[in-house]
Amino acid sequence: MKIIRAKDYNDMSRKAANIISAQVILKPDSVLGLATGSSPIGIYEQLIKWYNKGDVDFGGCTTFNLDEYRGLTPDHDQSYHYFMHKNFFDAVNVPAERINLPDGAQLDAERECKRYDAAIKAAGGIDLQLLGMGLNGHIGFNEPDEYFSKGTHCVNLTESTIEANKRFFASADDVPRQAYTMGVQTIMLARRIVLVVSGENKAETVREAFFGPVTPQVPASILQLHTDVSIVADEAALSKCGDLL
Ligand SMILES: O=P(O)(O)OC[C@H]1O[C@](O)(CO)[C@@H](O)[C@@H]1O
Repeated sequence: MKIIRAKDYNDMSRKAANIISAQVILKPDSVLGLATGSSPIGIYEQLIKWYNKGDVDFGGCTTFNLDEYRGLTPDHDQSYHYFMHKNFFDAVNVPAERINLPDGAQLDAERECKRYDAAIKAAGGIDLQLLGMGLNGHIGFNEPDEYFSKGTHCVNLTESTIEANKRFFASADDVPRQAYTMGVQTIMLARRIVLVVSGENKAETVREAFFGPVTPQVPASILQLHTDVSIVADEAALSKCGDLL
């Protein structure tokens, strides 16, 4: 596990964007695993700038997003489809037919999860998976649990995640209660992983996840066992790890 220290959110975003663009430059047909939430927005902004300058080209890439709310159609302004188009896809040249997200409008969970796993497999697996981390250590929507999940599955969101995400909805009641998410095994099968984390509110979780025991109660802790993972964290997120670094 490599910990890359960043000064602040912008520095974190630039450092992580560097890793992603190097991946795409060296392997133009990369399969990228992408994430939503506030953590990766700065990365997408940076990648768009480099794309506009002609420094990086996504025309050969295939993408798979981690998760999507069950019950939201792609055009819903809080769906992760909408988020990804607004913050990244509309500004770069990933071919539309190679953009993949779980389909929140497909309410048959078993069918949708099987379809998504098969699509990832058919693409040859994920070369580089970008991750954020929730306040409770969740990755994708894999919430603290008794065991680590495997493939794509449907989850009930925890109260803390609903609370954290309500800022994007009119009220907490409007936050969907379920989501489709890649499983922890799907994430661990990615050949490289880059996790970005920013802010003091996640400092305690950073300490637990990356310096504590590997436990499904802190889903991100399993990344300690991956052979090629970079944690790009800003000073505030690392503020409770001073004695460990
Ligand atoms: O980056 P944020 O907004 O803190 O969210 C952290 C994590 O939570 C999620 O948004 C899901 O709640 C993930 O997609 C993300 O990685």
